Order: sequence, then C-alpha cells, then structure tokens
Amino acid sequence: MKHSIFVDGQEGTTGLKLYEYLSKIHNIEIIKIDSDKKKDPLVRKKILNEADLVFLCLPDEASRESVSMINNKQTKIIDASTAFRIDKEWIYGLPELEKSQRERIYNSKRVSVPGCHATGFILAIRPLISAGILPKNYPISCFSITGYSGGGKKLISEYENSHKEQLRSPRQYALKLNHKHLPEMQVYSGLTSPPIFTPIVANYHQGLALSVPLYPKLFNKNISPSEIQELLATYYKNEPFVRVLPYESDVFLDEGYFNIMECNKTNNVDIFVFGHKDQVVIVTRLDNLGKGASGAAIQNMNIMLGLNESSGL
Ligand SMILES: NC(=O)C1=CN([C@@H]2O[C@H](COP(=O)(O)OP(=O)(O)OC[C@H]3O[C@@H](n4cnc5c(N)ncnc54)[C@H](OP(=O)(O)O)[C@@H]3O)[C@@H](O)[C@H]2O)C=CC1
Ligand SMILES: CC(=O)N[C@@H](CCC(=O)OP(=O)(O)O)C(=O)O
Repeated sequence: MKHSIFVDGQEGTTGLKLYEYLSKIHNIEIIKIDSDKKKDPLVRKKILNEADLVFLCLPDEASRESVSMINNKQTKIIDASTAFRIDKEWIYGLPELEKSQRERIYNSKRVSVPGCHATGFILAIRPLISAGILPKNYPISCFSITGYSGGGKKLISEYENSHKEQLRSPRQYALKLNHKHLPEMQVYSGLTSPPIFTPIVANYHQGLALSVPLYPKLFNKNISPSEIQELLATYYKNEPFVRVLPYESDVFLDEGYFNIMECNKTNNVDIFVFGHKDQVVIVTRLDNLGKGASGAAIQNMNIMLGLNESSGL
C-alpha cells in the first residue's frame, strides 16, 4: 500500500528540498496542490484531510492554521515551523534525543521538526546533562554560524540579488538574546534556563556549525575532554546520522580551519570535542537544510510510517 503525502508549502525552501528527498522514496505517492490554489483554505483543507501524512513547511501562523483545518484523526502531521516544538501534545522530532524518543515518534500523529541551531545545541549538551556531569544550571552560552538559506526565500533572495556591501561579511543577529529556538534549546537539553545564544549568518548558501564553550572546572565531576568525547561517542554509537569524531581531531581541519560545509547535502551531524583540561569547546556541524530541516523531516516520516529510517536520505 502506498502512503499519500502532501507538502503544504511545496514551493518554499524547505518544501522544495523535501520534494528532492521524496522523489527517491518508493512506497509513497504525492498529492500536489495547484500553485494558484496553495493559499486557498478550502482546497488546502480538503487535501490536508485526504493525505495519510502531511508536511507543513510554512511560517508559524500558517502552520497553526493548517493544523486547525485537520479534523481527520488518522492524518499524521510533521511540522517544520517553530509553532509546536515545546507543545506537550506534540513530539519533538529528534530521534537521537534519548532511547525512547524514536518510539515516541513512531507512536505519534504530531511531530515537530527541531530548529537547525537547536539540533546542534541539544545533541552536544543533552548527554552531559543526562550523565549528571554538566549542572542543569550551568551558565551556558553558544554561537552558531549558518548559511543564508536558513532564513528561507526572503533571505536567499536578499543575499543572491542585493549588492549591499554588508552582506559580504558574516552578520550576527538575534542580539536581543531572544532567538526563536531558545525555548526548545532549554527544554530538550535539560537546562533550567536558556543559553545565551548569538547566531551568525554568512554569505554562503547552506551549512551550519554551532560551538559551545565549556569550563570543566564548573562541572559536577572532573572529566577530561577525551572522556567527554568518549561519553558522546557512546551515547550516539547506534545512531545512523550522528558521528562523534575522535578527540584531537585537528586532522579534520584544513590547515587549522574548520569546514562548515562538510555535512552539506546529507542528513548527518558531526560532533567534535576540542580543547584541553581547563577549557573545552564542543562543535556540531550539520546542513541546515538537511538534518536542520528537510532531512530531519524525512527521517521522522520514515519512522512514523515504519519505513527504513534512511529511505531517501
Ligand atoms: N530554511 C530553513 O533552513 C529552515 C526553515 N524552517 C522552517 O520551515 C518553515 C518554512 O520555511 P522556509 O521553507 O525556509 O520558508 P520559505 O519562505 O522559503 O517558504 C514558505 C512557503 O510557504 C508558503 N506560504 C506562506 N504562507 C502560506 C499560507 N498561508 N498558506 C499556504 N502557503 C503559504 C510561501 O508561499 P509564498 O512565497 O507565495 O508566500 C512559501 O512557498 C518555517 O516555519 C521555517 O521556520 C525550519 C528549519 C530550517
Ligand atoms: C539564517 C536564519 O535566519 N536562520 C534561521 C534558522 C532557521 C531554522 O532552522 O529555524 P526554524 O526551523 O525555527 O525556522 C534563524 O536563525 O531563525
């Protein structure tokens, strides 16, 4: 039996990337909406209730509207927006979060796709908090560098069509320390308060690296950077999409410089531990359009439909 799939937001950045992945998967059929009807509530409502599974690749407000239109209790929903990520009726679509998360996703009809920066942060920090090493009230900060496709069609167009000089250099944003991923970063990492988080967008299309600086002296237990690496490697050892690189992974650098784009066009996350006994930095690398958005959405679909988790990826 083929599963019928509808992508609401099929012409956006995340929607188009989803189509690329979906075209490689066999036992599904895609329901398309005419381009000129994509914002027509009646047409959308009909299709939303016909499909076995719908992806919402829409701004938050439009996602909420789509969810309110779905009255078919069998319809499975995967939402890429920020609207439901800490909603208790939804499951956070990060299978690697902890052992039981995959099963929660499989049993759920409502799954939210994690934010791209949040994915990098949570995967770095959660295992250390779960092991009781990093105090839950640790005064944590992090920064992330991302390609401009993370900002969707509008930001892509700005970068690709404008000649503004300031777009040529990296730009910090969310400097009011109110980035929209902070709630999920706090809740799913297990911290008692959100991190100080300063993202940076730069003049390249896709690829993201998030860095978390840590002082082992402030930990609950004395632990060396290589032991942190071992702990993370053990935590993710059975995960098909998470790779923890060996400690002292300078060999993975290009003459000392980090390559942010190495996970591009994959659903992979690479985790690095750098530093020495007094100062550590954990760096996570992913494709903001892969594991940071559409790749993660497909991974969740595969789990929810009982397909091979790597189908299409
Ligand atoms: N880009 C990324 O890396 C990531 C994006 N996301 C999230 O995914 C969602 C989509 O983002 P992205 O694809 O980048 O955004 P885009 O702006 O690239 O695309 C959004 C699409 O939704 C359509 N749309 C807007 N309002 C409605 C509506 N009321 N009804 C139907 N369609 C509508 C838009 O059509 P039109 O252009 O005609 O208005 C457009 O095609 C957002 O919530 C975003 O936060 C999540 C992770 C990463
Ligand atoms: C460059 C840029 O603007 N990036 C987006 C990240 C997109 C993303 O993953 O977040 P959502 O899933 O919540 O949309 C941002 O930081 O808001």
